[in-house]
Amino acid sequence: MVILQQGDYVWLDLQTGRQFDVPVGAVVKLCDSRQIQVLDDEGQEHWVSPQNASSNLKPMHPTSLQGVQDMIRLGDLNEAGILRNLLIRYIDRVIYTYTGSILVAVNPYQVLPIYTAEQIRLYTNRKIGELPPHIFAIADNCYFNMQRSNKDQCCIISGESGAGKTESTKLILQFLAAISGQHSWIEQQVLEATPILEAFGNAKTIRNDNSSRFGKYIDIHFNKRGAIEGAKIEQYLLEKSRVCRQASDERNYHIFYCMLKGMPAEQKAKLGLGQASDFCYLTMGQCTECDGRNDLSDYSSIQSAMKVLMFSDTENWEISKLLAAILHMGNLCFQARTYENLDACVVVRSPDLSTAASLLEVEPKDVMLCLSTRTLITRGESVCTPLSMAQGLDVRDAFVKGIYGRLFVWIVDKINAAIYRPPSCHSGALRRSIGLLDIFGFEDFTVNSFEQLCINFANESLQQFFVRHVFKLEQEEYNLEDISWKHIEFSDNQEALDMIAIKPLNIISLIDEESKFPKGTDATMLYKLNSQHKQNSFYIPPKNSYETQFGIQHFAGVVSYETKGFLEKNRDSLHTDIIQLVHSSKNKFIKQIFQADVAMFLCGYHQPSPAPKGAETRKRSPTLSSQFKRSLDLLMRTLSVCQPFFVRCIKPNEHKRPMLFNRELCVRQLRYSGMMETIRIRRAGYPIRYSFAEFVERYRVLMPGVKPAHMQEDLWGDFADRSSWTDLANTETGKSGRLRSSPSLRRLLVLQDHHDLKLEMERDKASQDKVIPDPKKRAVSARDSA
Ligand SMILES: Nc1ncnc2c1ncn2[C@@H]1O[C@H](COP(=O)(O)OP(=O)(O)OP(=O)(O)O)[C@@H](O)[C@H]1O
Repeated sequence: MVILQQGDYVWLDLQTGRQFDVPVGAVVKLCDSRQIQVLDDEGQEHWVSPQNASSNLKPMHPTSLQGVQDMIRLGDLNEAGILRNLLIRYIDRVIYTYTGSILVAVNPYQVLPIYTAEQIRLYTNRKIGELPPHIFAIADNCYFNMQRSNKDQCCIISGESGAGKTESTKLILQFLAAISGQHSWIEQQVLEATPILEAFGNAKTIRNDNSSRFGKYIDIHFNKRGAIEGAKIEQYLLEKSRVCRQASDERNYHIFYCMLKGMPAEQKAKLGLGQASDFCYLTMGQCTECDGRNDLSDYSSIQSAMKVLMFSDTENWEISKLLAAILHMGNLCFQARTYENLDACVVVRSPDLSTAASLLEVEPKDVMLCLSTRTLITRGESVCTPLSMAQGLDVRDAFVKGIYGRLFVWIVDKINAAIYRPPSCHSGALRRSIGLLDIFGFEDFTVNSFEQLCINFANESLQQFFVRHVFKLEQEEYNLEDISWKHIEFSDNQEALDMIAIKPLNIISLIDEESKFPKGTDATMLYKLNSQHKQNSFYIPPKNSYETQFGIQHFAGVVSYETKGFLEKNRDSLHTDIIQLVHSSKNKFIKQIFQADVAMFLCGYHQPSPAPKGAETRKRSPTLSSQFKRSLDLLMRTLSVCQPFFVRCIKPNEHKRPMLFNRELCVRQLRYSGMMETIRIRRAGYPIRYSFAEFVERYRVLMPGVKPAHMQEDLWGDFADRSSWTDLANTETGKSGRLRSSPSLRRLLVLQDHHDLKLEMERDKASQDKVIPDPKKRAVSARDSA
């Protein structure tokens, strides 16, 4: 039975059974023989009957009362403990906390005065833990580790949309530029890459006003003196569909709105541009403005960043022409027709059609034909079939997405051409790098599609990398203390990863194979997935033959994927008619960004025996998943030779508001972050660690006559007789608690499986616990609580 008194802190577990509900911290307000009244951390009052007290209330470990800087030190090392720790720090506007080697960053949604030049100086060349947790401490350690150990470093920044990944990345960049800094031209170029990337790759979404719709890895190169020498940017999976469609209250990519606000009138006139509200592609979310952003001034920042990054005026103009062409394409007007009993369509002649065609430097009639018919090649003969209106619109959108996607890749290449310096023969061996990975976190929406599969596959790979790294650190710690660690078992996500992408006939390869098969459909693909994996415990087959979804048991939970549209998205191909249209264009820039497609088309075109019916560029161009897998493999290889740091960003609420902490939302993110895995690994070994002084403070109450640590001259000597300490502590902490001193007696005592926190806490109380104001009132004997 739990004996409680007014003022005691407890965990209140209402056992709601909700997926993301965990016990909440609470303080006892009233306690008598009939009922116990507690006030929880959310300010809610609850009444608990003494009969239910033992199942609803658990004593709180003293470390959870005021919080700790490193959560691995929490006595209550579980989700509730971690959540409360983050909460009480967040209320004090302390947004950074460690969990072992991870930095947890809770988005404050307000400007905090913690990123000044003074703070940069303060955090320079300090050990982690010397100062309060901070993103600068991570950046500083990356930099000085790189310098000291001459080893490449990387920082993996993850979290869901709006959690603060991009801001964290920018803060690390800011710190690195400041401490390595000579304010060189190349350093300025690296910093100026961000506004360009954000203009073309970020958009307002309901979750984040400046949401990155792509993943990126920025590798910053340093010379042997530690100055920034260059950088290279890798981008992953830009969300192309946004160019044609935006959900309610969302916008297209920033660049469109900036261009319409900021471009001089005479240039706009040449491109046939007016304002955002004139264009279908910019108004689908009924939102053309974004609070807190200034499209006009952003346009001039983008222009000057482009200059710094060596975009010529001609290139800049060509980019604007393509952006304008996209907008006019979005305004094309289609009409449905029937042609020999077949659904058909026509593109109506309009100013938008002629402007789009003139910007793309193609004939308007060719655009009309391309978007309303399709050429199939059968045994050397080409046959033209009509497209229905829906198909015509799809082809138009696919073309536009194709242009934007390739334009984005070209822009990243252009930036890299300015900031990347290949290592020279003599400096090559001495060059070191810090890589910053700002990548989409694990996703589980109401409807998940092919993109979520790719994103979650990337997260499985990163989780695997993370778990192995944490486990390695644990091993190193035990080796240092001469403690045998062989019995520690941990589970990683290898099996799930094998099924998704590693073993033969894995999910990705089956999807890919079906995408290349001309008669493949989403249904035949699902059938093959089922046949191959239905016995796998990580695969959840559809419940019946009508269902079009399958599920995967990911490390962060089960996600079910809607297969409709999978193959189309994976093929990511354009009709040959579109490629032919590009080929016929006089616009050198569009031909350049479609260079690879045109080359493949020409190669197919000149083949001696013509391709079979339905031949398309897709037969030869790599699928999205194969491209993604290749770049992910490359990324994982790069990361594996770096010393990693991890930043987990947490979004405390969905309203972009300061000082609002949604518990369930945070628990969900903690689970997805893989942080619990660190804790599981730590728990599988020796989770609780004390320095000798801390140990004496904590347990001296058990040994009459032992003075407080600070009053002992020879703590080390005192431990010479450590067997009596350990015996005593083992008895007192119960059978399940095994206390081990490290044989080397270096610095730690390690407790394994220390379950009996209750008893320990009561001992603490008996020994004038500092947290509780009136020790007399609170003394509880061990016998009473047994
Ligand atoms: N450290 C911080 N201090 C102040 N505000 C912040 C901080 N981190 C994030 N924010 C706020 O939160 C917003 C969202 O952050 P950010 O764009 O970095 O999220 P993200 O995780 O990169 O999201 P996405 O995946 O959608 O790109 C920022 O625009 C900013 O307003």
